[in-house]
Amino acid sequence: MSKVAVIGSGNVGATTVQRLAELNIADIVMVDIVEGLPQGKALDILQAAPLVGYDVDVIGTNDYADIFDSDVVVVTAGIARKPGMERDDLLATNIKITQQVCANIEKYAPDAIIMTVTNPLDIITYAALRCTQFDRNRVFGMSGLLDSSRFASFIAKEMNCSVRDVNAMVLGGHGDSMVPLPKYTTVAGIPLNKLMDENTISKIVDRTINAGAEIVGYMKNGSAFYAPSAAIAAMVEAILKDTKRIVPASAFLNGEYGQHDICLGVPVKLGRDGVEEIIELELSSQEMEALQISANAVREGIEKISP
Ligand SMILES: NC(=O)c1ccc[n+]([C@@H]2O[C@H](COP(=O)([O-])OP(=O)(O)OC[C@H]3O[C@@H](n4cnc5c(N)ncnc54)[C@H](O)[C@@H]3O)[C@@H](O)[C@H]2O)c1
Ligand SMILES: O=C(O)C[C@H](O)C(=O)O
Repeated sequence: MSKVAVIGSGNVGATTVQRLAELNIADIVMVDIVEGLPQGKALDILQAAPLVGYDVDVIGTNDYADIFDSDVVVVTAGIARKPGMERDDLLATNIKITQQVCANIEKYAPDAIIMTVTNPLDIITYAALRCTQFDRNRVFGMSGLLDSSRFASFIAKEMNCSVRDVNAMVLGGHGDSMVPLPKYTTVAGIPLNKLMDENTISKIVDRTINAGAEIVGYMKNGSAFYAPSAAIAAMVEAILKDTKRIVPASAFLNGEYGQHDICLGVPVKLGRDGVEEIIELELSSQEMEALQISANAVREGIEKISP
């Protein structure tokens, strides 16, 4: 049986554990610094197994040693934003947490694949890569799959069609400068711009970019976790089952898309080795420019954490 560790047992972490248990693909270890929190939630999830029908082990712990032998470690530890905050406002606190978490992953699960979730996502992913010095295929962030799922759900609502027929693509940093790509977004194979006028597409693009903030605005004291955990579980499944799914994720770029020394959302092929390939889409000069603006925003954050 594969093993997945989920660091942070808050909203995203605990929901991710529930979704992973329901996929029935790995034993799961939940870790948090709050005493009793991961233990209680793990027991609760385990006690649903006879009702839901999964048959994996779920344990909660405050001891990082328990993540030994994990195939994948999902990092959700850190604070979430409140109304009025940007994701970048979380950096000062979450960078320290990420460094502690990564030191423990390096110590106890040195062969694991790391999927970061903590915000600001691209900067945290870069920090995790630098901190662990793992190869770039083994450290990447969940972001674009969530953003694409949001884009797809808004398109399906607008068209009053099944969301299953929508295939959406969002590149760039997981922030206000993310780059939804209508050109690479289709409904039953039909390009979006053949189905909607520019004004409607532009409204859906704006709503996608602001989707995280829209939820923070409603929730007042926390951010989204149902869709984020669904994206995380889908990516973990692609890795453990070696499905080679192609999804957007924040990956370290070494010349791809003209970018160097940065983690940024691009389409990647996910398999048992993590990011097995970075897919380079042909972009128009306008799309390239938007990606460059997004990269510049991420780079500003990276400079803040670089010694
Ligand atoms: N990448 C994305 O698309 C995406 C989506 C949703 C949330 N997020 C981010 O994920 C993070 C978590 O969000 P949440 O809603 O679960 O927050 P939360 O406050 O509900 O949970 C965070 C948990 O992390 C724990 N924690 C803090 N330091 C820790 C450490 N050193 N080791 C282990 N656990 C530690 C806390 O005790 C808490 O239980 C936030 O930074 C949020 O912005 C990212
Ligand atoms: O919006 C946030 O702060 C959380 C997450 O990045 C999201 O997009 O839901």
